[in-house]
Amino acid sequence: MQTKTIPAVLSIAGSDSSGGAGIQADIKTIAAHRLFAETAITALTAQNTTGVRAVQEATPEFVAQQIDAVFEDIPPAAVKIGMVSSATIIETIAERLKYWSAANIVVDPVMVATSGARLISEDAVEALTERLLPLATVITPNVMEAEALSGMSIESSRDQALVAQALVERFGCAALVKGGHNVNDANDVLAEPSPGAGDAPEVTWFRHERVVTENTHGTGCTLSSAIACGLAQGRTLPEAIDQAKTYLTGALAAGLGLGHGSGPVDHMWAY
Ligand SMILES: Nc1ncnc2c1ncn2[C@@H]1O[C@H](COP(=O)(O)OP(=O)(O)OP(=O)(O)O)[C@@H](O)[C@H]1O
Ligand SMILES: Cc1ncc(COP(=O)(O)O)c(N)n1
Repeated sequence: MQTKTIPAVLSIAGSDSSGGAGIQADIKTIAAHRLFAETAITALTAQNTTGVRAVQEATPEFVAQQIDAVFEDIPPAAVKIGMVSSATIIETIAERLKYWSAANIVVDPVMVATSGARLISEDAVEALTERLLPLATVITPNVMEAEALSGMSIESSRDQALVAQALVERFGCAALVKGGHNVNDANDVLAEPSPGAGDAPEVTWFRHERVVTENTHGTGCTLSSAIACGLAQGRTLPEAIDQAKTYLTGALAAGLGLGHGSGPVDHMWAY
């Protein structure tokens, strides 16, 4: 039989037992893009659409073994990083990704779940900013995460763009500040390092239809893994974001109604 290859995308993230966010959202998103999903699980969570009940972290050594096993055999064309709850796991991930010269790294700096549970320890935030964000191609904070990473507040679209530019200047990677959570629903802003030294980071807005729904569990995970898919397919960052937003809007608009809290989106809406 003749064989074929397809690009692989690695998700380094936490497992969501209810299937709407984390590793499960990433696998579904990557599969819906017809790419090959690989995983390195940082933590198990017992959660559903109403909240997170328990978290069991993987050891840093076990996270490293998963990453090494993947890169040695089927090297991914892009990597998405989601929930990483401790400083030592973050340091391990940064070290292994540098070792493997990983490219196309999308970091979703997950801090608090939609349901309100904190998913990262206080000391891990420093490891995130010092070790992981500088390796990223793009980071995808929501409003609250962007405020925490920049020390600035976001009250308007102008602030959203200024914070995105400040994050680029601080971490050297591109920054997509998402406008969910009421400040600027569904309108996200990308700031990218400018090719001209000393010029301000370039700003691009992605304005998409706002879907009226309570069911937004896992939207950040889904968006970041869809961006990783676009990069793995050889798209530019703005093209990858545009495609990812279209995919996510379709998944929200499909109107899945599961669970008793903020329900998941329909990852397979196009099939
Ligand atoms: N009601 C909506 N309709 C359309 N797009 C939305 C809606 N709410 C959020 N989005 C989009 O979903 C994406 C994720 O945004 P959000 O701010 O919810 O991320 P997040 O809080 O990190 O998500 P998560 O909590 O799942 O990690 C963004 O592209 C945002 O614009
Ligand atoms: C394992 C894991 N990773 C990420 C999230 C954030 O997603 P959301 O904010 O939509 O709950 C989550 N709830 N669980």
